[in-house]
Amino acid sequence: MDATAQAGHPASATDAAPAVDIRLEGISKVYADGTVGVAELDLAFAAGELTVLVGPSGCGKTTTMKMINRLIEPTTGRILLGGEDVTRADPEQLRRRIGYVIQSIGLFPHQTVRTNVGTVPRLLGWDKDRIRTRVDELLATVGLDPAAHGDRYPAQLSGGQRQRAGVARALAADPPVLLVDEPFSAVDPVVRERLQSEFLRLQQAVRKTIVFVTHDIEEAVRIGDRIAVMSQGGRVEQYATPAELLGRPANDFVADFVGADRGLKRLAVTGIDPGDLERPPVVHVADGLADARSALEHAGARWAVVLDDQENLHGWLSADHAGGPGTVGSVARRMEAWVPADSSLKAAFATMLQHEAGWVAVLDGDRFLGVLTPESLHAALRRSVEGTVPETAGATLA
Ligand SMILES: Nc1ncnc2c1ncn2[C@@H]1O[C@H](COP(=O)(O)OP(=O)(O)OP(=O)(O)O)[C@@H](O)[C@H]1O
Repeated sequence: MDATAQAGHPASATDAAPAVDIRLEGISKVYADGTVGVAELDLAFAAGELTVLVGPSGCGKTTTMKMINRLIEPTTGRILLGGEDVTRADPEQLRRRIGYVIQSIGLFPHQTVRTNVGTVPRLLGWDKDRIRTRVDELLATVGLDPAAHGDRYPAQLSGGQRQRAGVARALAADPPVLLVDEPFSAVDPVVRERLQSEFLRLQQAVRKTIVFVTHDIEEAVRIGDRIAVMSQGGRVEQYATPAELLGRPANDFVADFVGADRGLKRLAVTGIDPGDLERPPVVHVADGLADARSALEHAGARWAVVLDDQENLHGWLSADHAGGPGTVGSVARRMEAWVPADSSLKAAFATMLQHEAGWVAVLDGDRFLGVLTPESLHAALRRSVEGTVPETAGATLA
């Protein structure tokens, strides 16, 4: 949902609800048979952040999440929404302020996509035109064509399209809070990754307070601002950003859960810091080759970066070609291996491998900032554990 769509529709102006924080205080759930689903849990979810609850099967993730909208009534404790105690609020009213996305139940099968998405606005008594406008706006936002998909039934959509319709339905009344339960578990890995990216983009636009349950640590580090790793009984073993979790697991349980390949996973959540870049010799397109050669010899380097007269990246020059008359521009090679400065280390590494390059240039727009080599990449990763490297999208949505 983009801001212009909201602003351009006065009837929606009042429902652009600001995100609120959620606090669970001493919350427990003891089921009728005596099973302790969650015991004495204190957990806060920051306003506008995407928090992931992750942990092995049966650890209490779903119980925790469903206590927030009181689909499961807590046995003890308090739930605060934006500071307001909603532990005993009317559950129906409460749920209109809390969007809910689930994989299994999802959409009403005998209603069209439009009717499904308009469910909560109808309950809230919006007039028909306002609902129609809002629903079509939301369908477009989640990547469904209202004309093509709006009048279909859920069974006539693909799994990914159904999921998008589910997200649109949850967002329809612009609730400040969104609960999301394993939404992408039924789709194949490729679609799953695409839906995760779309979901992240959507969150960047809407900035809801999202509680997201998954058992998949890859998904958690990819999309979470913060992650709570839980063990049996809803015990929080660590509550941290993806980079902290992967870089400094609090104990053996977390280390096991995040996996032995956590160093690799960390590549995806660690951004490039300008301080990590190496600065090889730089020559310019118009320079004479003799000058370029002496610059290379002076630096003791085998290659140089070639910039144009605007200081933008042009390519690179090998010492083997820096001989004879002519200019650098006549023998410089194009530089295919480059990434934007806001990329993750993983993207930089993938680009290096894709082009079988020994280094990758880092650009801010067209401006050349420096290069990453396997050595500097490794150093950057090590430094990220010390918490000095900014994190990328998944970790810094807030
Ligand atoms: N209605 C119920 N009656 C009794 N025990 C229950 C009930 N619902 C859940 N439990 C138990 O509470 C514990 C936590 O369950 P919960 O569904 O919250 O776990 P989860 O972490 O979401 O698991 P999964 O990843 O498998 O969905 C489990 O031991 C489960 O068996």
